Amino acid sequence: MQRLSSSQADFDARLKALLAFETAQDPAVDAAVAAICDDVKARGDAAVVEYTNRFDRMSVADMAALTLSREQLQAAHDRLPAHVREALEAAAERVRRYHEKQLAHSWSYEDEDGTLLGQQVTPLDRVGIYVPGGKAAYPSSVLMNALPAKVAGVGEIIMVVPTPNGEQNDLVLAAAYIAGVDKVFTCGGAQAVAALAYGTESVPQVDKITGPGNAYVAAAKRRVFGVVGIDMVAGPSEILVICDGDTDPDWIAMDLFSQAEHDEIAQAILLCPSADYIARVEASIEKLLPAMPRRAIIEASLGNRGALIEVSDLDEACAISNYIAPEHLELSVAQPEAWLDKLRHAGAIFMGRFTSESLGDYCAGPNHVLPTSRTARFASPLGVYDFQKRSSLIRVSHAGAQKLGKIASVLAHGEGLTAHARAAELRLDQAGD
Ligand SMILES: NC(=O)c1ccc[n+]([C@@H]2O[C@H](COP(=O)([O-])OP(=O)(O)OC[C@H]3O[C@@H](n4cnc5c(N)ncnc54)[C@H](O)[C@@H]3O)[C@@H](O)[C@H]2O)c1
Ligand SMILES: N[C@H](CO)Cc1c[nH]c[nH+]1
Ligand SMILES: [Zn+2]
Repeated sequence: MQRLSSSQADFDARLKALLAFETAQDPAVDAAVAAICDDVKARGDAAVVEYTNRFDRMSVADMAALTLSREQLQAAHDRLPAHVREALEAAAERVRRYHEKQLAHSWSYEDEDGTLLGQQVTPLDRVGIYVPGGKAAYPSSVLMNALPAKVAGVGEIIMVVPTPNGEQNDLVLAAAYIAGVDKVFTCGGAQAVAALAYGTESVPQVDKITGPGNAYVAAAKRRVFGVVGIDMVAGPSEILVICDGDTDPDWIAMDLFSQAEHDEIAQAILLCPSADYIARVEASIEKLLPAMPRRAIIEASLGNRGALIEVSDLDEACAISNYIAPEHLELSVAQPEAWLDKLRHAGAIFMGRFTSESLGDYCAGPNHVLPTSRTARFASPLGVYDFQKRSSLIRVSHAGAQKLGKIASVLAHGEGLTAHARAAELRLDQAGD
């Protein structure tokens, strides 16, 4: 794992190189995804079945073999050991309660002349949620996508999830049951995204696709955007820890592992003003790594894209963190609140030594689908607002038409758009004079 110091002359260049992430824009991935999407658009179910058999090492004959009903989801739910079912239900309850706070409502007001202005808020009719499943199964991602959609009042939720080698995961299916998913297709990658975007004989066309995934999923979402809405183009998981040097180094090492274990290209970074503490975290990493079941992935991720960075003080740590704009920011310091107003860009901020990022992944309540790859500079967590849309409301009164008509007439003539001007002028009281 790289050790860097903000005092190095070439630190800015090194940091930039560390953050560079090209996979989602890899021309080879884009070309492969374009071919898959076009094929699914042209051949529908048959293409989805072929790509699923190829990429997920399966041998199904038709789309029926990739379709799960609510009854099959319920059966998976009922098969779970009670303590597992209870944990899933407890997480779902907390996530639902948090997201209920985000529900936006229609609003309007009236001008003094009786003109009404406002916004009507409506849920989307049908959404597709992508649940990743190539390298790990993610029941928590089912909850994080489906529950905000449910809270928003979305009419129908269609889920896609790959099942490599045909192995279905009961926790994933049970989570879909608990969250109220209507239909599940066990396919993934670009072919699943294309099926949702264009519709096939079996997969209904959706209005928006949400959810994270690998480079193929990200490229496919970018490609179908416009035909359908998307939430964001997600990259690999990231964690940035700012530590004052007083947290148990084993805790910090494990927090870095927790995101590194997602993917060889995940990113885990520590910022700390104490070189001595960084050395202790390094020792913890060496001590703890051999026992980790996903050691190879963690090792690759920390080696490829991880870093332990010595900074001059916590103020500088905040400034560097703002530049990195991480998906997850752990503020493992004595007084986390004191630093909040210095932190402007992060998908989620985990405050204090007891707040491990992993609690947010599963059950704290906030969404774990977050902006990655520096997009927290302009993007927000997945939320109920992603499943609602707004229509402007305008009802102009007779008196309002007199006032607005004159203004619009002047501006329309200024643009040389006479029909616009006349439409406003015809409604003026003196129009016929
Ligand atoms: N942001 C979040 O909330 C969140 C949550 C969970 C996981 N993640 C991230 O999502 C990603 C999940 O990736 P994953 O790979 O495990 O699962 P995935 O479901 O995103 O991708 C698996 C699919 O990729 C396709 N694929 C694989 N190789 C291909 C190839 N050579 N050509 C064409 N298609 C191919 C296959 O169709 C396969 O079904 C990880 O980076 C993980 O960190 C993010
Ligand atoms: N950390 C992931 C988002 O980057 C979400 C997740 C799901 N399960 C475990 N973690
Ligand atoms: Zn995670």
